Amino acid sequence: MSFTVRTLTEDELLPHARLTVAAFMLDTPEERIGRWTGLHEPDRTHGVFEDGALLGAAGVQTRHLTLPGTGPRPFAAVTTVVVDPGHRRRGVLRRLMTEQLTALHDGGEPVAALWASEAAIYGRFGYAMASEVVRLEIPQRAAFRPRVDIGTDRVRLVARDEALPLVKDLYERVRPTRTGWISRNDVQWAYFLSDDEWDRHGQSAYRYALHPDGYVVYRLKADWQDRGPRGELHVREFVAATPEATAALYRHVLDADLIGEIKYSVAATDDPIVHLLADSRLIRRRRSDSLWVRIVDVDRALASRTYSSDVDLVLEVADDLCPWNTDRWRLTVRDGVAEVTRTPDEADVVLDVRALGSAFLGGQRLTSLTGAQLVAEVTPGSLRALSSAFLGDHDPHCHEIF
Ligand SMILES: CC(=O)SCCNC(=O)CCNC(=O)[C@H](O)C(C)(C)COP(=O)(O)OP(=O)(O)OC[C@H]1O[C@@H](n2cnc3c(N)ncnc32)[C@H](O)[C@@H]1OP(=O)(O)O
Repeated sequence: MSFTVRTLTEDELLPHARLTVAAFMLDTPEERIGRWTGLHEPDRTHGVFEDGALLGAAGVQTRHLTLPGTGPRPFAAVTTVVVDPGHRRRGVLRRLMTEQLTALHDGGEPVAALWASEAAIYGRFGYAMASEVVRLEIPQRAAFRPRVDIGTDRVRLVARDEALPLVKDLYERVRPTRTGWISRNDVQWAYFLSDDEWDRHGQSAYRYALHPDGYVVYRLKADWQDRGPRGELHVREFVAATPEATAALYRHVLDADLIGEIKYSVAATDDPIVHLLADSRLIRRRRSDSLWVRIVDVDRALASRTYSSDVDLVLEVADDLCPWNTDRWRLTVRDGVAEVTRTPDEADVVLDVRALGSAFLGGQRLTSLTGAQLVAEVTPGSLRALSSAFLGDHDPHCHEIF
């Protein structure tokens, strides 16, 4: 095969964007495609070419991901992975993934993460599901338990221009504390909250409900039925810095008039609403995968977060695609801080690199991954110790598809 792989030029971002929207079955107007090329970084986007034609590409956005204990840290936000339909299953994606991971190993971020369009694609490249979201559907006016404190601050609806700076400040206030949340620059904010008629799919413009310690952004959809109004309220983003703000903002959306149901498709798996309601079964809940994490460099990645307990163990890691990771590594955690070094010592735990990716954000128990044959214990007791050291204080949560 005569593939050439290189990073793109600025001029090649538009052809890449056209491939992407077509692959995602969208008839996006040309002016809109052009508008969002600013999200992408040509020198971090690898393309595969044949006879000068772009067959496929995969990008990286330079962003920060909040990690357990250490807060926001650089990660490679892998995005817009696409191959021309006429050239699929010829190994283009494999070339892209290989080149991208090699470039990251060569001075890039120690961890990559993505949202997978199909869950069967990325495991073979060493990615693993590290966090999930829950789709919540809650009937209007669902009541709280008695004595829930919603504080005295009012939630007020604010026009977009007034809301945006406040929203950004609040997001920045909460982001460092929530494992899995990611940074946004101005272009990324504009894209995340883009609100042209074309973006609305029959729903209203965004509404911005603000509280001094949080906000909720949502769209409305009217639905008049024989038995009365059954509109929908679709939450785009819910951010709260305090328990009172959480309760007040939930009351705001639950008590909205003319609504049948509140839908929030990217809630955290440990969202407190389940425990706030008097009758938790009023909520319909469906879990699905969100962030898939790939450990690029075992030593740099594992040292970039903190741990909930101290351990001193040897991990034998297998990594088919990134041979630099295949080795025995001593993980020594003191006061939560890790040191990771290659070692000739015998292994305590043997694991696939995917197991480390899955546990990296602190939401997945390594003990559970033995059943999936991704982890095996050699020294009795070592896996339990390792597994509990990896667990975080909260479930990881990533609610932005990038
Ligand atoms: C982070 C993101 O951007 S997610 C978005 C991913 N992109 C899309 O879903 C857009 C539509 N799909 C595509 O563009 C392509 O089908 C891609 C990118 C998913 C795959 O590209 P291809 O060049 O066909 O993949 P390639 O030929 O390199 O296949 C590599 C391996 O992945 C497997 N594979 C590829 N696509 C899929 C899939 N959709 N489901 C399951 N396995 C797949 C292949 O069978 C092959 O397996 P093997 O290594 O065991 O032989």
